[in-house]
Amino acid sequence: MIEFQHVFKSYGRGRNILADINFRVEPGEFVFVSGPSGAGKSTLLKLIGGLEPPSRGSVQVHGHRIDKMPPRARPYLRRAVGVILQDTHLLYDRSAIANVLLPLSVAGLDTRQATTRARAAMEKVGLSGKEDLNPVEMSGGEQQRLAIARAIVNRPAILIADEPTANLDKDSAHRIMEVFRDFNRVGVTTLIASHDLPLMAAYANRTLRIDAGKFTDSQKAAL
Ligand SMILES: Nc1ncnc2c1ncn2[C@@H]1O[C@H](COP(=O)(O)OP(=O)(O)OP(=O)(O)O)[C@@H](O)[C@H]1O
Repeated sequence: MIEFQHVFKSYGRGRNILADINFRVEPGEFVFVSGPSGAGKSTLLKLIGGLEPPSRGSVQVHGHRIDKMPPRARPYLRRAVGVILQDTHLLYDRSAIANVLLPLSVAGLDTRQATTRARAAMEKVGLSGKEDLNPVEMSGGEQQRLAIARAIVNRPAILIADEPTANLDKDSAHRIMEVFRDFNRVGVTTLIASHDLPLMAAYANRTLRIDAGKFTDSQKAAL
């Protein structure tokens, strides 16, 4: 469960990017975060992922109060929340599977167990057989799927993704969204920030919209 209560966020002494935001996302929801460029979509996702603290208010994620969490406790949250940022932050000095293995280095698994988990994560996103490629040898869509594999290898309860289909053609974008839909169908709470309204309308059943400080929460009408 994710719950924001009276959340404000500014960077340094700057203006409030988020002001008095209140919402609750139940386990298993598929939520689209929309709004114009600079409205605060990435900021909202970063608060959920524990990558930024709120300036004021309570942010609760998977039983943890982010606003009360000391930085050293944040790695625990990383296991509950899989994060896919706008820049995938893949490492190009190593193979695809080595990128997926990275989050497992703190999970206390032996090499064989970790490799089995990483291969399974790559299989789930349709990248079997590409384990030994360097990410530079992969297409944009494949790199996005690799970033998703890295985010799900710890089996998080929540997945957040920032513009995961930006710069992709329509078919690749749908393939990425189908990967998210498959995870969502097995119960993973999914939040995706995107500018692509028609694409999101096809997958998400709820929209959180931020626009010039105004926040709206709308449920897709039941069919
Ligand atoms: N680390 C930071 N320090 C200072 N200001 C920041 C920081 N991160 C974001 N901002 C500012 O906060 C505002 C919201 O940014 P954010 O990235 O959350 O918007 P967004 O809706 O995701 O935009 P886009 O669709 O362009 O990615 C912007 O004005 C941005 O300049």
